[in-house]
Amino acid sequence: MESFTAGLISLDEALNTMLARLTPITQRQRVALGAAAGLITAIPVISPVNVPPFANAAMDGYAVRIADLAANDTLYIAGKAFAGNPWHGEWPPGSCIRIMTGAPLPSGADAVVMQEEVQPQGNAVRFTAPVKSGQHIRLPGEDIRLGDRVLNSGVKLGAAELPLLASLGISDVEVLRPLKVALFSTGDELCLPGQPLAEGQIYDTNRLTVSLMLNKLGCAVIDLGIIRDDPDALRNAFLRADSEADVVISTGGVSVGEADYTKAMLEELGEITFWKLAIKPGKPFAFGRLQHSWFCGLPGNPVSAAVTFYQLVQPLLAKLSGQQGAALPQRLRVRTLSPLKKSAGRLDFQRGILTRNEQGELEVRSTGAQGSHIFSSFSQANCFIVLECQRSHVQPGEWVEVEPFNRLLEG
Ligand SMILES: Nc1nc2c(c(=O)[nH]1)N[C@H]1C(S)=C(S)[C@@H](COP(=O)(O)OP(=O)(O)OC[C@H]3O[C@@H](n4cnc5c(N)ncnc54)[C@H](O)[C@@H]3O)O[C@H]1N2
Ligand code: MOO
Repeated sequence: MESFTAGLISLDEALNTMLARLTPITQRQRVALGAAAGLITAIPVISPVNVPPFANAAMDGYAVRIADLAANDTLYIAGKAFAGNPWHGEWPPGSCIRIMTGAPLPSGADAVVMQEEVQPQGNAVRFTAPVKSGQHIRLPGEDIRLGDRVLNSGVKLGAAELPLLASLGISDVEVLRPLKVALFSTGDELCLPGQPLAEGQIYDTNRLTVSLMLNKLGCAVIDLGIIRDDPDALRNAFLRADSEADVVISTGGVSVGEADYTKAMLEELGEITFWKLAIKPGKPFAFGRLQHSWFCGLPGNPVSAAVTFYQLVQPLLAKLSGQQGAALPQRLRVRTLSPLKKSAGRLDFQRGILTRNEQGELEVRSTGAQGSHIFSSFSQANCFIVLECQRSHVQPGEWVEVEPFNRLLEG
């Protein structure tokens, strides 16, 4: 009899094989900044302006000329400059200009003195602290210079990047078009939430898991619903998905049961690059090529579907979308508070809760039962506890590696 772990490929081998085959999409489009979150820059963005565009005050206080102060430590106030309302009047010797943060610096000013460092004397102020030339002045182009490359191509746009473009007066950006991802669940047992369950039925969890994560990744989702365990229905779903999408994702039917048609259909309509990984959960993950699209077959068990999407489909979509330098998963070594059951042969992604103890040390505990059908183990977790293939049971107090969940699994 074939061993349960014979012929399984490692997660790293699967990722390397998959990523080596993909070529990022190249079609571009121009979108308004407000619609660009999650999309990828198609070309570098060059600044059309200096930021700040003009010299201005970094503090509320007084703009001064050092020469005036050398002659007298008390200067009368000749005018006022506000942000958005500069001072353009005459600036006589022996005077200063009242100035607010962000106001353009009056011509000839050498420094700004913050108001906490002066003594008001009617319509004059006495300068009590030493003043250095250039102090509290924000220079034009100090942040960004006209012509600077502010973003490379291949950058995912988010709340850190888009406001930067807005600050340059840019209103739209050239991006790679979003990936189109078709999705369906398979199984006669699946029922839509809100409908009564017939005998032997369960609610479809996986389609929601996957479509939520796809939305977070900025993909355009083509949801084909639940497909029955029927080869013709499955063939039609595959053909339609392949004609519309860059990537087709199914869940269920990739194992060895008598109604597990997904893999057979992929063999008929395309080619399988690999199937069966040495990871737990997620062993029967399948990757391959259809006529026009890439295919990922996620296992049906809800935790297996979520874990394989996170660990395999997420990097696949990042590469295909044209994103460069996507953040690698962070792994930390911490002590476990819980015993962890583990059988050798597969890399385990157990679900854990990472916390900091009173001594400030990070520690992790298990969310409890770890079966691939126990989705509550996922919803309570904030990290994966990653246990290497060869490792066996782990005792409380032992060191383990954890991978905190990224924003894909946040609310
Ligand atoms: N003889 C063997 N049996 C199984 C093996 C094996 O190697 N030899 N592998 C097991 C592992 S590991 C997994 S994971 C599952 C994967 O099976 P499939 O991908 O074929 O998925 P199904 O059989 O369709 O379903 C498995 C399980 O998940 C439930 N399910 C399916 N889709 C959904 C959904 N959309 N939402 C919620 N739950 C879903 C389904 O009812 C089953 O309980 O195979 C093992 N068996
Ligand atoms: O590979 Mo399965 O996903 O362990 O339950």
